[in-house]
Amino acid sequence: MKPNPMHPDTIFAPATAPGRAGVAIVRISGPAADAALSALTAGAPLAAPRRAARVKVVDADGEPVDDGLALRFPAPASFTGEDVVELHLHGSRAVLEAVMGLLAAQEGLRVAEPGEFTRRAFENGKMDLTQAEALADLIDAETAAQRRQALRQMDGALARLIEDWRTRLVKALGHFEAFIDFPDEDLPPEAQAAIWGAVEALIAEMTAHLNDGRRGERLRDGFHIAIIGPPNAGKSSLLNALARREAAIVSDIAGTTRDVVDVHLDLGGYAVVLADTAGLREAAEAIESEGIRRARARAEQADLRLAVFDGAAWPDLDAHTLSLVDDSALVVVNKADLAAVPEAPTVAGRPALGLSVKTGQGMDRLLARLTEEVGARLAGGTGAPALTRERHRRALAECVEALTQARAAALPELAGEDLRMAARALGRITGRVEVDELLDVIFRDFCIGK
Ligand SMILES: Nc1nc2c(ncn2[C@@H]2O[C@H](COP(=O)(O)OP(=O)(O)OP(=O)(O)O)[C@@H](O)[C@H]2O)c(=O)[nH]1
Ligand SMILES: [K+]
Ligand SMILES: [Mg+2]
Repeated sequence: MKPNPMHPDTIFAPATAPGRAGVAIVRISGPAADAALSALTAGAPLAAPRRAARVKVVDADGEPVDDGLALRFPAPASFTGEDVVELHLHGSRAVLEAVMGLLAAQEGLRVAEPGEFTRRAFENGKMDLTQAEALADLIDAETAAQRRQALRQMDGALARLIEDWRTRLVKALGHFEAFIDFPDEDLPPEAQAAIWGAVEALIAEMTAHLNDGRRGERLRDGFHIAIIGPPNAGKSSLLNALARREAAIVSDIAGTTRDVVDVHLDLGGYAVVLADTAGLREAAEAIESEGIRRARARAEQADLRLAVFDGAAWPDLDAHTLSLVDDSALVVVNKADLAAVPEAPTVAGRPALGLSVKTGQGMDRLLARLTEEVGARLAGGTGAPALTRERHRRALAECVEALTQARAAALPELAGEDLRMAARALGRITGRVEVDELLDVIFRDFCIGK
């Protein structure tokens, strides 16, 4: 391939996790990738592209190092867009160390920095920023819903949405600038209507995406559920039961839990962060009241509050916790084994669940309700690709702000500047910021008729 002036050096790194394994893969990318393979295999002829070939890796003295497979992906049809070679070796520390050492000793080769392969793929136009982020998300995915969202974004669903908005916006901007450049000719009213109609439509669509309840970020980072309730209601017991491990201390002493205890769960394919908190009451001392302050703060930030009442004294329920129960909370009454708590009690006029963490009675129903609740709040009603990072949301909000400002601008020049700002904000999401380039193309077409 012709050397990329931006990346004269060839990089290499293990593509598989460290440690003993049947196979370890080392990836080499850059202009010297094929030369590196030749050097490792005593000049054996290179195999055809994208065909696995058996190779004997040898050191500088011709001593065998390993027996493996090599795959070549000549530029530009590779992950990075450069010449890429993949070596499939035996996954031992000794083999990997030897091969890494042999590669490092070659002229023009160096160990890749974290994320450098993907960075080169982005710089060579193989993917946009949202796709690069999605690749990282897919590697980190722990639940089925995270995997699906990451795959979809990696496939370019979000990038296409943003690019569609950006193209429409730059088109409107092109028409608008034509109008500024030819001040003696009045922009015909239908052209004006078209520009502002396009801006209105963009504001409406983008605002709908911003108001999606942060579903993409929640799905990616985890949906936060806070368990709240009076002391000794069995909050920590419930957390442990849902987490299937003794994550929080349980005792019959009221006020056991002080710090917020988080556990990560896979709830029906959704990533959930479940928090146990201190029991709510008028605290006896400073440490407990700090715990209660944290409990309230966490309850406030949570996406869902799971209120746990002590059913031992049913139907008397704790007033502190009752005051925090609203329509968005899920309510359970625990210790149904100690009192005649109904399966479906009514608490503060709202339907609740009777439960015994001790006997397990009602736990299946609670799990089903929780999964249903989380699913309902995370599922995308429209099926449109979600914004999955705060970064996307900020840039899109900036774009809407600039569009709104453009609409209100007193002078066409000012409105034009606002529209440019809006387009740049969108471009930052995908990493395609060359507004002028795109504008040139559109503007050129536009002016042919003049
Ligand atoms: N009989 C009965 N006891 C339970 C049940 N769930 C929890 N307990 C007991 O109730 C006591 C308090 O449980 P915890 O889980 O520590 O309660 P908590 O709400 O976390 O209490 P604090 O952290 O002090 O606010 C413990 O002795 C538990 O074993 C239940 O369903 N039935
Ligand atoms: K307790
Ligand atoms: Mg507790």
